[in-house]
Parts: sequence; C-alpha cells; structure tokens
Amino acid sequence: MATAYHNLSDYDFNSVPDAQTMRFGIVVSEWNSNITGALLDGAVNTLIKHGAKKENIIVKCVPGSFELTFGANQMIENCDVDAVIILGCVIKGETPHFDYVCMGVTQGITQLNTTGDIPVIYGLITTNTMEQAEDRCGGKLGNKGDECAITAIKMIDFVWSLNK
Ligand SMILES: Nc1c(NC[C@H](O)[C@H](O)[C@H](O)CO)[nH]c(=O)[nH]c1=O
Ligand SMILES: CC(=O)[C@@H](O)COP(=O)(O)O
Repeated sequence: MATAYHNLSDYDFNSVPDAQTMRFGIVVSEWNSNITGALLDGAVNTLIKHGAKKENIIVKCVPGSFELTFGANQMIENCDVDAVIILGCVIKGETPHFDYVCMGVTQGITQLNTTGDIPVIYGLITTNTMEQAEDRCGGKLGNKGDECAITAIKMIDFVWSLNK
C-alpha cells in the first residue's frame, strides 16, 4: 500500500508494548540532515511516548546512508541494545548512483537481519525529490521515524516472546 494511503504516523497506540525496559540504538546518516534530523526526532519522541528511557536510547551518526550498515553492525557488536534503527535519506540525482546506494543499504540491512539476533529496522527514505522526502519526515504523509520506533518496539517484544 502506498504511503499516500497509509500515513506513516498512524497506528493503534494500544497495540504497542511498553518500552520502558527496552534499549535502542539509532544510527543516523548526516546526508540530507534536514530530513534525517526530523526522522530522528520522530523516532526518539515516539520511543519515549511508549515508555522508553532517554538513557536507553543510543544515537550515533555516520556520513552517508551507505555507511548505515557498518554503523548498525558496530552498534550491535559494541553496545548493549535490543534493536537498532537506521535512518537515512537518499534522493535521486542525475546518475545511477542512487540505485547503488539504495541497493547497498537494503542488502546490508537485510543481511544483518538474516544473520543477527538483534532486529535492525529499515528507516531509509528513498525518493525522487526533496519534497517527497519532506512529506515523509513529519509532513503530510507522516514521519518514517515514528513508524520505525513502533516497529522496533514490536520486534523487541516479538524476540522476547520467543525467549520466554
Ligand atoms: N547521494 C546520497 C548519499 N551519498 C553518499 C553515500 O551514502 C556514501 O556516504 C558515499 O558514497 C561514501 O561511501 N548518501 C545519502 O545518504 N543520501 C544521498 O542522497
Ligand atoms: C544518491 C546519490 O548519491 C545522488 O544523490 C548523487 O547525485 P548524482 O547522481 O547527480 O551524482
């Protein structure tokens, strides 16, 4: 379903588990920081809204989206977190570089989820224009950061439910 038909910030509040004992890592790309900063605000505010403690949210920046996979892996290896959220924004330019960056991040994050024990949440905005990105980081289509926060909480609860 296209985002135009499903606002990124719309969800059933009562369907979200309590996050007060959960620990989160967030890796944010500095490219398009006007967008990624808004995604980060949405993610952190939503985590806190659902009980997460600020001291349990570790935020680290990387230069560009292509570095998000490395950053997420390093955070998993070196930090005591229950989930990692990656946040980036890739906007199409004149060359095929957009395709390679997006595919690289997608394959990298998929690999981390395939081989690891910690859910890595895919908060990459891939758009044709800056306007489309602005619409998805707190604009008319909601905030992808909100969606990633909810997904992280639910995935941690999923993992914990299997280990009971
Ligand atoms: N054009 C965008 C980039 N490009 C930079 C790459 O992500 C990477 O940092 C570089 O190739 C060095 O390894 N990154 C974005 O996040 N968004 C873009 O639109
Ligand atoms: C995704 C990119 O790296 C892209 O924005 C770079 O722009 P261009 O393809 O015009 O070099």
